[in-house]
Amino acid sequence: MELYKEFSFDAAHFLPNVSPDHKCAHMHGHTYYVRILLEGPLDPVLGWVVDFAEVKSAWKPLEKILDHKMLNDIVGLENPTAEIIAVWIWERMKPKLPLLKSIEVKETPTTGVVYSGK
Ligand SMILES: Nc1nc2c(c(=O)[nH]1)N=C([C@H](O)[C@H](O)COP(=O)(O)OP(=O)(O)OP(=O)(O)O)CN2
Ligand SMILES: [Zn+2]
Repeated sequence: MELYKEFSFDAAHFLPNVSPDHKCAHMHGHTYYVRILLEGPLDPVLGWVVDFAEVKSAWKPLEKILDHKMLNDIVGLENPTAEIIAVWIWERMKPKLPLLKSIEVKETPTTGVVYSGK
């Protein structure tokens, strides 16, 4: 069984390694959308894989670091592409959620990435 919980955060960023004429070389902001997907067996007594509240508890400290921040100032996010943000979230959530299957990060309604730990 797969289960997911979705979150969002607002942050500013720019991409330091693109050419100066790329639009993302300039500081701008996104409402980032994050989907945390887990996969595991259904507990026959509880009737769930993991309590959604457990997923929320694992996410909240990361939201505190990311929300309303300049992402480039955060250690590990000096080049905050959606890909690097997804890996950054994965590395911090996997130890807390062993059943984690993927992290999806969307920068806009039409652009995003999915990282599955490899
Ligand atoms: N592979 C990636 N490509 C781009 C990333 C990224 O993280 N990974 N990031 C950006 C910029 O952050 C940009 O703000 C978002 O890009 P884009 O989808 O082009 O945004 P728009 O809303 O301007 O898209 P339109 O559909 O063209 O309006 C760029 N690329
Ligand atoms: Zn951007």
